[in-house]
Amino acid sequence: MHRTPLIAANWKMNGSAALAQDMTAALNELSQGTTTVVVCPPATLLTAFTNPKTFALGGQTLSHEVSGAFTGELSANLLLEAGATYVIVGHSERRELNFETDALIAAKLSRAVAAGLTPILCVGESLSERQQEKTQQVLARQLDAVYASQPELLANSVIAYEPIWAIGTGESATPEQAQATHHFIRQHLAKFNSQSAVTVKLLYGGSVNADNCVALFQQADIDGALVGGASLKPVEFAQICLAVTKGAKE
Ligand SMILES: O=C[C@H](O)COP(=O)(O)O
Repeated sequence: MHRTPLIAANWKMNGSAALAQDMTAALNELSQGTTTVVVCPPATLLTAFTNPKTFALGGQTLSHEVSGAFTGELSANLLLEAGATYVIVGHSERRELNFETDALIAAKLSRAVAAGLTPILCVGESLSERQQEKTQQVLARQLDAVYASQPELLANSVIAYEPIWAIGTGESATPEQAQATHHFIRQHLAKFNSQSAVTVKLLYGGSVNADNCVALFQQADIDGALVGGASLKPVEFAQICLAVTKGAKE
């Protein structure tokens, strides 16, 4: 099964209008069509990408509400109007620092899909959960919560496996560890819908860089990456986008 690779940049609370211009210049050099590239800057910078020819834009979170008195929140429609077509949902930093629950994440996913945004759903275990051999249990809980809320949401999402212990640490999961977990996720999704388990894109996230990405992209169930730190460096991020194209699997 050929799945078009997808590389997403998560700038988190970093970047500037100048970086948006530099990133645009670096990515517009890439040829179109072989890989989907998505840049998720802080929402205030979405409109600073004035000429994105080869890539799409995404938000980093959204409200589960449509509109109203929710100070500081961003609706799906506001993201769309600013140019986003994707949105990250359930990043571990939002789960931990903003106390986002599985139920809230499912509601946000539902709102994103209803509005026409493609969600990038983040799942992943902490170091202690991995050490206690609870990785599969945690992932199953995170996926099951979405399925229970609305069965078709997962089929309409991109799923990013981000082990929390690998985020921003410089310690990526090994390609074998990542592949084993991606395989588990695909098998778990097959219990819900065998067709969408084959077609859904699974990204790896956690200390991905230009050096370690090739071996990750060679793994059968890894369809791309959600990149944090290295996505703030236009040349390196473009290299990662090129590497996934070269490693494209049949
Ligand atoms: O969303 C991106 C991830 O949190 C990965 O961040 P990182 O590449 O800096 O480890």
